Amino acid sequence: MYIVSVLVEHPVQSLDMTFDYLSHESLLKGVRVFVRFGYQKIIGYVEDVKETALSKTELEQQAGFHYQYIQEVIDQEPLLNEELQQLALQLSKLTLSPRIACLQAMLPSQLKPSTNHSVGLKLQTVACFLQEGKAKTKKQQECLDYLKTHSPTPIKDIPYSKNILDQLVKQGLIEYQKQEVYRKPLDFFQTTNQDIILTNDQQKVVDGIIAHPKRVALLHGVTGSGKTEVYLALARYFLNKQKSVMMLVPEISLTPMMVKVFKERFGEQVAILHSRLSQGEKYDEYRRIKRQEVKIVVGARSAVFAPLENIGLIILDEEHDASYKQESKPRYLTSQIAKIRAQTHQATVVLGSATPSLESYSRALKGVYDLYELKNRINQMPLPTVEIVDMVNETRQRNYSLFSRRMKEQIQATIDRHEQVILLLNKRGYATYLQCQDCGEVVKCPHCDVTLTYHKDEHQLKCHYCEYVQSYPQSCAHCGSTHFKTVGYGTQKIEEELEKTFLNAKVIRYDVDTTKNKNSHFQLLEQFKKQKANILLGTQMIAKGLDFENVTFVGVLNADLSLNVPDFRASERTFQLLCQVAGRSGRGSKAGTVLIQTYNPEHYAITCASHHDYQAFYQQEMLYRQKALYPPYCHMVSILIQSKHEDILQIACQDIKNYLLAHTHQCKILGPAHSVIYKMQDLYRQRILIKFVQGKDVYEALKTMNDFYNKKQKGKVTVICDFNPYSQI
Ligand SMILES: Nc1ncnc2c1ncn2[C@@H]1O[C@H](COP(=O)(O)OP(=O)(O)OP(=O)(O)O)[C@@H](O)[C@H]1O
Ligand SMILES: [Zn+2]
Ligand SMILES: [Zn+2]
Repeated sequence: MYIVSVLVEHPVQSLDMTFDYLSHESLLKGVRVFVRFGYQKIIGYVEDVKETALSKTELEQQAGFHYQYIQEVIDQEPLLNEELQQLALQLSKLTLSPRIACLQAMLPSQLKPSTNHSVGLKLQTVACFLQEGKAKTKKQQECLDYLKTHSPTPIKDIPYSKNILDQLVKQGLIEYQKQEVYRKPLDFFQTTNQDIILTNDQQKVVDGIIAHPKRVALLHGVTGSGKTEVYLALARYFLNKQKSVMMLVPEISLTPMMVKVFKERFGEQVAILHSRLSQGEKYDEYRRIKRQEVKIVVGARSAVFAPLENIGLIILDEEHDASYKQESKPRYLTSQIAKIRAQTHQATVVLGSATPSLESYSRALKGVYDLYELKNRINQMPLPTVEIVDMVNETRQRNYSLFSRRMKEQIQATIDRHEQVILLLNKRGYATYLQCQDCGEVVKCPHCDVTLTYHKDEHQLKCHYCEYVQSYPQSCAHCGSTHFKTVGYGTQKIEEELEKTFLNAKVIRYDVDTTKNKNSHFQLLEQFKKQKANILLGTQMIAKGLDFENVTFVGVLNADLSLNVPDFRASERTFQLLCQVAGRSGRGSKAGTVLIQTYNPEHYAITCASHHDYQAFYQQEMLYRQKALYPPYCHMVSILIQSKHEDILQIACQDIKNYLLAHTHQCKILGPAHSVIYKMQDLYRQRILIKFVQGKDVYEALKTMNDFYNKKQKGKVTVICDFNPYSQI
């Protein structure tokens, strides 16, 4: 008899514990099983198996309760190997999240323990040679000879008709079989297999990184300095050493470009993992990796958990990007996981960016990371010149348009030169909100403490924080008036304005709303590359990685959007966004320019970006972080406390604060205070912020508090500890 400890996903509480079941046969750790839990049959994960000589009755006498048997074993072999099972435990500890949540985060959705694997294998028919023999006709004989040397072959690839094959099957000379085929995403790229010859600067970086294996390298290379080629050369080097390579990129925005170059260079050896793949593709790509049939994985955040073995190199491109932080359980930082895996595999980590995060850059200056720099663009092309427009001045001059006079001039001139424009507005939708013209009431989300965004295409109001959608209101809920005005503007409105303002303007809008369909990313960018449009308008999705040689003008419509948010990283984000988007201009043989519209023309994030001066920005921002005590000068944990009931929430917040005060030393505890969005999805939300330099006792106190709340309160209050918080919303 075996006692099997099973991790289950509790439907209500977020328990982090196993339950014991019995089994007559031994099971492998990590396989999924069906078990009874209360009145339900649910999926669980085998975490431990112990053999026992006792019978069921004896065991029950000892334990004082009845044991259930495992009902069904789902997997023949564990989905996660030993390394990844260990990593799940480590992740659970680091982030104070239930182990089951960690396992779930590590698997593609079709394989998550809570769902049945509804995605099946895709099969195709192949013809297999059986035996020599005399076929009835000459053609049939030829076909048989062909199959003798090409067996098995998918019947669609055999240069003989189905009829001939059927005849051979009848004669018992060949047979049909079903064989698994992989659904391969983006298989349309041609492999070129040719690496570009690196410049001296690039070669030096590659040599340096290779000479210091097992280290973390920070590659600080200006926009257009050819970081991608450095990644490709490093990947080639590690592949030649029979090692595998992980290439991570920020979410969907950048994936298309990077996927394309990796597929072109390494073809069949590349698997792709990102959210836009179909269920079947994800399932197949995952299995190709697991079976060690590929050597390179290109993917977004969760690809850091890919079951690659023998990893030699892990690259995080655009390492400063906030999408590397997972904002739901388990709230991990991708670089942290990359470093853990690199240590296990004795692998090298490369963090690349034109605008490294302050945390990474300060580590590099301290020697924790190795610093490599690419200070110039390829072919010594100059970085674009950047001009700032003070929008206060425009209003003074009675220009109330969304475009400054200079912006209009520049866009028109670029179109007239038959060159292309990229325009950034970091806000999607048509209008920011809808307001009653008579009483001033603003239309808000009934579930969240935010205004609804008007989307003109669909003539709907949408909440950007929950799934809530409503049609355009007939009348004001407050006064009954039927007159509304739209306030603020998003990409949809700009698109309309552009087409009105500029003759011959053909606009491609690139944001979450226009890139929903599969491969629409590729298609829109391909159209722009082929110059089917002269303006690419988008949210921050267009700021990174894009490399179009005909783009000579970049306009930023409202640089203040990211500056005026209550977040200690607001300046850093703004600087990064502006440098990145400016970097899209003048990447070909023609010089580029950039225009930034702002109401804060003197702000250092904006002036430093306009001079492409990372050092100056770094110095000034570090002073602020030191004075106000923010990372990298301290660690931070944000505790989000949520409840449906405001009164229960208040009490819990005070309890938690008191507990932390009593159990921690030498740290600053701020709050509780309303979260930036106090109500979201019908939950009220408060935050407590802890800042500390040395934090063993902080971790212990949080762990105890976290366990207490998530077990005892039965869902009335939830507490989420966010180490390395990136969002204060
Ligand atoms: N050694 C080389 N010889 C010729 N062209 C090169 C070389 N290396 C890179 N390039 C070209 O230079 C351009 C810029 O390179 P890449 O896109 O890698 O820049 P990057 O550093 O990633 O910039 P960003 O941070 O802006 O994305 C690309 O068109 C690339 O093909
Ligand atoms: Zn009204
Ligand atoms: Zn909402």
